[in-house]
Amino acid sequence: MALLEMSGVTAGYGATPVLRDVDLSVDAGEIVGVVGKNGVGKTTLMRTVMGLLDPSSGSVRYREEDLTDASADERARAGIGYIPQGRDVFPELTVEQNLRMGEHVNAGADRTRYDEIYDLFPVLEERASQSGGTLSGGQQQMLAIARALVADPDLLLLDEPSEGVQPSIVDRISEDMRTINDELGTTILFVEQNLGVIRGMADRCYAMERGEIVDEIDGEMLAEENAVAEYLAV
Ligand SMILES: Nc1ncnc2c1ncn2[C@@H]1O[C@H](COP(=O)(O)OP(=O)(O)OP(=O)(O)O)[C@@H](O)[C@H]1O
Repeated sequence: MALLEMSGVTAGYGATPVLRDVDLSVDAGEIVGVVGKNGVGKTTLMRTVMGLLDPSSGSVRYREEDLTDASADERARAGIGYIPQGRDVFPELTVEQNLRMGEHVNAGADRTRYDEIYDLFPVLEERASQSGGTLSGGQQQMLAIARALVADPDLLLLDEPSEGVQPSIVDRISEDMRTINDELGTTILFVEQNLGVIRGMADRCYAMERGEIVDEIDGEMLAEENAVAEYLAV
């Protein structure tokens, strides 16, 4: 059964559509990537799934329920978590205060939830009282992921997690997301341009060009570097 299903979605800013007739589905437990060059509409796709942008046609269904007209807040409460590109960590707030922001969706978040998160990302516990802005790019990405996990989402939307992260620790992101998927059972839909992260993380991918899904790349094809690289090359 599909957890998330987009059918015929067209959406954009003003009169010109950015996404055109997008069909996409993600099953519970999967890690699905969306790949494509700069400006093809990947962020627009994520914003549309989260309800930050209204489609002009088509539908977004989650757990077989039509959420096309639901607000972002309603979608968050239905179990969708969103980590935007650039992460939106509050630089002046401490790591712990940043994490607590995740509680507006999950007022019931208790100590166990934080223990689970600190087990996954021990560095966040070590730096709990440090301000978010003092963390490295990779640690800020962990913080943004952890903040989304406080709300206990079933589906995580992750926009270019490798951006602004040092190459030496980019691989950690794929490993962490795989662990979250395995241990917490979280389904993940992510967009990325880093070939290593895509191949290290995704079970399968959709490729986008000019706002359209132009290809589906299954697990076997992902093993072939060129199958993905052709959608990323300049
Ligand atoms: N707020 C906005 N208003 C108008 N046009 C926008 C807005 N945001 C994005 N666009 C346009 O929509 C198109 C798709 O942008 P989008 O950010 O979704 O692409 P992307 O694939 O995520 O790119 P990148 O990898 O650079 O983030 C681009 O042509 C962009 O200029």
